[in-house]
Amino acid sequence: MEGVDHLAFERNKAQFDVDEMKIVWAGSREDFELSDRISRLVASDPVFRKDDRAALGRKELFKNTLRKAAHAWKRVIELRLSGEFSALEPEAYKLRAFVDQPAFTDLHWGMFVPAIQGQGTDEQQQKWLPLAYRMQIIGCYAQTELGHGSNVQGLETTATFDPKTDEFVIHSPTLTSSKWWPGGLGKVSTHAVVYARLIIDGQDYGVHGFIVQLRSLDDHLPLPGITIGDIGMKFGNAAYNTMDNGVLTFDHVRIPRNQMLMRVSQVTREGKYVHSNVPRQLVYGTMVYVRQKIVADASVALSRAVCIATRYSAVRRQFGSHNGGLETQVIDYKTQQSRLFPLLASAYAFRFVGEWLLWLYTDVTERLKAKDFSTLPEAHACTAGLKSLTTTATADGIEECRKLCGGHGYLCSSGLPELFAVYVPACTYEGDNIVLLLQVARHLVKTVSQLSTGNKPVGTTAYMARLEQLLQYHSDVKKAEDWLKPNVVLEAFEARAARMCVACAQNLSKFSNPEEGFQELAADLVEAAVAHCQLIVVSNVYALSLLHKHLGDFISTGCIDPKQGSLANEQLRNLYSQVRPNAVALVDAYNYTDHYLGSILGRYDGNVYPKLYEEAWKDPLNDSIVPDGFKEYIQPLLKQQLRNARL
Ligand SMILES: CCCCCCCCCCCCCCCC(=O)SCCNC(=O)CCNC(=O)[C@H](O)C(C)(C)COP(=O)(O)OP(=O)(O)OC[C@H]1O[C@@H](n2cnc3c(N)ncnc32)[C@H](O)[C@@H]1OP(=O)(O)O
Ligand SMILES: Cc1cc2nc3c(=O)[nH]c(=O)nc-3n(C[C@H](O)[C@H](O)[C@H](O)COP(=O)(O)OP(=O)(O)OC[C@H]3O[C@@H](n4cnc5c(N)ncnc54)[C@H](O)[C@@H]3O)c2cc1C
Repeated sequence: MEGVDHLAFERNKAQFDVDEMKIVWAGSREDFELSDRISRLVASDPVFRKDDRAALGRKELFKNTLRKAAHAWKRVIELRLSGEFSALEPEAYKLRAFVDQPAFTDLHWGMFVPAIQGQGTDEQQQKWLPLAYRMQIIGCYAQTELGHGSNVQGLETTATFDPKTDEFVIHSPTLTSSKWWPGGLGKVSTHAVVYARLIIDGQDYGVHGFIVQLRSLDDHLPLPGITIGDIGMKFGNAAYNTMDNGVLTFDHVRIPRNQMLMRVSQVTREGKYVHSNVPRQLVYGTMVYVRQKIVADASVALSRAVCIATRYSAVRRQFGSHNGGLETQVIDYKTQQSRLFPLLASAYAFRFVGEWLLWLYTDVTERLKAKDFSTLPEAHACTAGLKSLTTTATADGIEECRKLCGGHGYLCSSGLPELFAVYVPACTYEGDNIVLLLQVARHLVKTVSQLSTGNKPVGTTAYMARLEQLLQYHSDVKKAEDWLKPNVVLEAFEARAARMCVACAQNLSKFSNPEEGFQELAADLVEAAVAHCQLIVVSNVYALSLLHKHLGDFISTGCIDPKQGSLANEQLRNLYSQVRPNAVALVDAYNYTDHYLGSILGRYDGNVYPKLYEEAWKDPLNDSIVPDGFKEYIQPLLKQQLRNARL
């Protein structure tokens, strides 16, 4: 029934104030009001409609994306959402989020602009940023090649300095050096930050960033020497196919010398290479920025899936009817709770760790401005590790939510297949998740090895300073309630991470060649890195479900014994019972509109069945009662069977 809240009985069970929780989730009252206003604005604008997306072909889908991006930009300007012409302001960023359709603009604002901001000199910023802010040029981030993505130092594109003309010659010497994947490149970008090996006088100075114009600003045709196209359909139907991930090759394309991004190092008019007094790793700075953004976005994607699965689990009933009464809501099954509630807790935990990481990133940025580079390794390890941890858990979590919704979860109208397809590349882009965990492992091993030299570990590795104590530790949990004490949980996680790191460091020391040891022990190192990253995120339900999942680690490192493991599980069951009456209210606190959720199963009013039924009839296949192709392919078959039957 329209207008009836089928989930009201669930909402009445809540033991906390949902409106207050909405503010906690949003970050502040101001943020809540902004999100609320902008999500409604997007939901009520017909251009931002998205329920027809799954049925569109690639070309229509792409054109629809261009239309939405242009309309969003118009709205930003008309409503003066940002006060000035920049989509980096929170209002514009939220508008993009609620439009919920990946587009070239993500790479323009999310990577091209930050690359110039982070790696360009003041002069370069003054020249390029105003053009980019007004979108008079549209840029992308062209780093990955056909042959190399993870191994950035292995890129093959060259930028050779020509002292005669004071230019760089950008060239793709091999097929594998073709740029491959950059979003926005395929059909839209007029410019790119291209990563290429700097060659001066035959000497290779490694990978640097260059601003290269790709297309004419008049007719959008590629400039001479440039070949560009889209790399083709990707996983899922609509999903990430709204994006024109592209291929690009250069045939001796010339750019002025001042288009090399020169904040980190410079090439003079005479062709002299000069390295500034800043760490070379700043060339990787844009990736640190985007990884932090990706962590912040993980809680959004996971919370959407959890919201759908929680509401639907309260609506869906199977088995358990007595005397013709109602069947059991599937959310009341303990197995459903043990799969769903840890994800609900993870979404909240990721929301808070995202806030913390933003603080860390802001802090390191301020320090960099003041030429303090001391916290850069920690910022790199945290952004890389948490990007890996949260995107893996979110991608797995979305898929679990699909299964939690049974058969109907497999329908596009559940919103879950598309959410999964659009999200899952986050495990690969901006650094493959395993490659990133290996970066964390290097940081941890380095930290352990420096302990003997008296180096005091700081930031998220500070617990290593208590190594002796952590190596002696054995949990003193005696009853299930003991697991509710935050310190008890935290110490168990610290001891587990510390012991796994120390074990790796000890095993590494047995190798005469450390690099060989690192390769050999990579799988253990990745597990130690995961243990460390989980420690950063721990909080109650989330932590105990992790402890249960990784019980083997905790027992084998001697941090807890099997009895204490069972007590943790018992406590977890108690916590699930406490979450149960609050579950629907906890997902209401995300304050998502039905437009944004894009899911019939997750509708706010829980009116699932009539709407699912209605939606089915909208499928283009139901436009005609007898399908196209009947006469050619079905009728002859039927007639033939009839003939055979007569024989
Ligand atoms: C409206 C607006 C919308 C906006 C919306 C925003 C969202 C936006 C959506 C995006 C949507 C998807 C967009 C995908 C876009 C791509 O995917 S872009 C391509 C991303 N590519 C990658 O992430 C490649 C992954 N690979 C790497 O990062 C590096 O090559 C590796 C793996 C770190 C290896 O680096 P390496 O230099 O070969 O080797 P290594 O010896 O390990 O490192 C050297 C030193 O540098 C350090 N280091 C390495 N990396 C870093 C770093 N990043 N920082 C600092 N130090 C570092 C190491 O710790 C090491 O330090 P020391 O031990 O020597 O002290
Ligand atoms: C949707 C999408 C959008 C993208 N957008 C952009 C963009 O805008 N700009 C851009 O420049 N790039 C972009 N990329 C490229 C992306 O950054 C790379 O794909 C990513 O960094 C992974 O690199 P790769 O493809 O080379 O994977 P590979 O490194 O080839 O990974 C293959 C396998 O090898 C393993 N592996 C690799 N190295 C190691 C190692 N040292 N130790 C152990 N295992 C290892 C990996 O774990 C993985 O299992 C995008 C990619 C996708 C999917």
